[in-house]
Amino acid sequence: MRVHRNLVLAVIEALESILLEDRQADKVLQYSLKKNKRWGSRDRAFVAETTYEIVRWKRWYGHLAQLKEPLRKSDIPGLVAAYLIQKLDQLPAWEEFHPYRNLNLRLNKEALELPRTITASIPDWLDQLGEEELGAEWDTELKALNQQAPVILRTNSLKTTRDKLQSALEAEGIRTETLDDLPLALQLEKRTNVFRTKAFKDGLFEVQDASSQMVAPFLDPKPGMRVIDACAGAGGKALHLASLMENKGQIVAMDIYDFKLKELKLRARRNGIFNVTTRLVEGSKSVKRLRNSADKVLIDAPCSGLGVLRRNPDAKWKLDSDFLDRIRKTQAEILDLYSGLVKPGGQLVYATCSILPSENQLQVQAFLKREQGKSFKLLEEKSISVVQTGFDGFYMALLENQV
Ligand SMILES: C[S@@+](CC[C@H](N)C(=O)[O-])C[C@H]1O[C@@H](n2cnc3c(N)ncnc32)[C@H](O)[C@@H]1O
Repeated sequence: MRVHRNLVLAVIEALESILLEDRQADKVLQYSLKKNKRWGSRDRAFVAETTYEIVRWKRWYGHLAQLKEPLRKSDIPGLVAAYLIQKLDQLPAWEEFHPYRNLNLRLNKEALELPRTITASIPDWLDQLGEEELGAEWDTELKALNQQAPVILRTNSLKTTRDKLQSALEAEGIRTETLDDLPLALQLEKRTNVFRTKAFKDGLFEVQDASSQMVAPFLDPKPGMRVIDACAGAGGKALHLASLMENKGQIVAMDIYDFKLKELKLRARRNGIFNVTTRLVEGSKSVKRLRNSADKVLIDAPCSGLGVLRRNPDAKWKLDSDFLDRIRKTQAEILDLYSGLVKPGGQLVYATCSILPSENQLQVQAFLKREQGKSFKLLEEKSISVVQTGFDGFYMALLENQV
């Protein structure tokens, strides 16, 4: 495969934004691909996949290119040089790569005795934390979290069936496979931009990982119920709740960011959903007004995102232990506040896309001991391991208000 200079320069530019200016990888790539409309689908795939792979393996490539942290702008081509040698076995004779020509970038990490922080490309503090919280499991989870995640779709059952969607996509040249135990899911055989398809524009599906597709059924909402999605964001789970409720009853989607709720409304319209109303949270008063009003409450809590590192590998370089402390405190506050919205006899699901017990089961256990949690009983818990399932790491707990 011949490497094109303009594409490699685009990768370098994207990496500068992600690694040095702290921008989010998906947003940076979206911008870069939009700016370069003339690139074909192979070029787009090259830029996106190369950028993600280098972000994922930053520490390993940095080690090969003998770079020192914190990285500077002049170091970024070193990461790219190491990637090109390791993955494509070539290093074009361009000036950006001159400083790296005489380094041995061909080393094989399996054959070297290096610390896991380098071979698994992870910051020291995070590796230590993972080991403390997960013990021996951390090693294998970490390896699995360094793989590329499959693209999984959720059929919008308000508009079509999975079989019909599969045929509609096939007619557009996209082949998919069904997944056991997930009645609405289809996995792409080959990574491709599904947002351009007619099926997507017609609202026949959403892109949603398999683990994430397990959350709304875990809450088990029924048509006609009043359901509150407390941390709705742009609505991944709210849309699924609506389809399980057959568009009947009411879903109140709440979030502290208006731009996310606006996106949710657009997605709801495309999905043909009429039973979702959005409510911007501007303080605890507006939440407390809804006390004891919901049959079911979903708390899809903000978290470290460690379970979804396959999709967002930049998160490992952006997280720090202060952020984790703050997010655990926010999770506890959110549990205390939004649990008050569950009617007597009603149910609550607390979910995260983290694999750390301190954000998951320990958070739920602490809640059950606090005043706000006293009337709740834990009915069921699910921890989804990336190693065991091949899906994103997730946690969900089902609680009932037995007041
Ligand atoms: C994990 S994300 C939700 C993802 C979303 N449920 C989905 O399926 O696409 C967590 C969300 O919680 C929101 N959030 C953070 N603090 C909040 C609070 N105090 N009340 C409500 N939402 C909050 C964040 O803005 C973020 O959108």
